[in-house]
Amino acid sequence: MGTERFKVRVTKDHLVFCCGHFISYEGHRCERLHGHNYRAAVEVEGPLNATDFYVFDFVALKARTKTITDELDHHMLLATRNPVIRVDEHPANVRVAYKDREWVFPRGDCVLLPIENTTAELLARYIAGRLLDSLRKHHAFTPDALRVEVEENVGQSATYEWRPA
Ligand SMILES: Nc1nc2c(c(=O)[nH]1)N=C([C@H](O)[C@H](O)COP(=O)(O)OP(=O)(O)OP(=O)(O)O)CN2
Repeated sequence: MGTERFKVRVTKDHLVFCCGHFISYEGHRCERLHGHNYRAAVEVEGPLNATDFYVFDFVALKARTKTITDELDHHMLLATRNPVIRVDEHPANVRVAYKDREWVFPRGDCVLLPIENTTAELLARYIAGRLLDSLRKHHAFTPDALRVEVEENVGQSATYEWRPA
């Protein structure tokens, strides 16, 4: 008798989030500001629920993920923990500086993320953390594994996987 494992995965057009960003790279360099139509894909693993015979309802998984990607959609994404790009939040705007380059964005156009860099990897981990909290809070559900893939564009993505300790 083998072991069984089930997983469900959602990735839909409404999980696309269109954002501005730039990252630091090679430790000390900084990209020019540009944007992506990011697409999130989410996968959860677990046993079948005894009453509904699914791991987790697709509909609820899409809705919980969309709440998070909608917060990011049409915003400038800024990493607040970057070692070389400085982000200063003010009531009306956010001032960003890298060496002699400076950007000023209206506060409402930005999402400040407690991460080191707005790479697809760290965006995937951020979304996964938010989603795990949401699944636990609203559905009392902790999956055996949670994977979030963030695609920057077709053929270019990063995936973060979480499993309970
Ligand atoms: N592992 C990662 N590598 C890179 C990331 C990342 O998030 N994870 N991000 C970038 C840049 O932010 C950039 O957006 C991607 O750069 P690039 O592939 O050069 O840009 P394009 O989307 O225009 O791709 P083309 O294939 O050149 O059309 C870099 N690396």
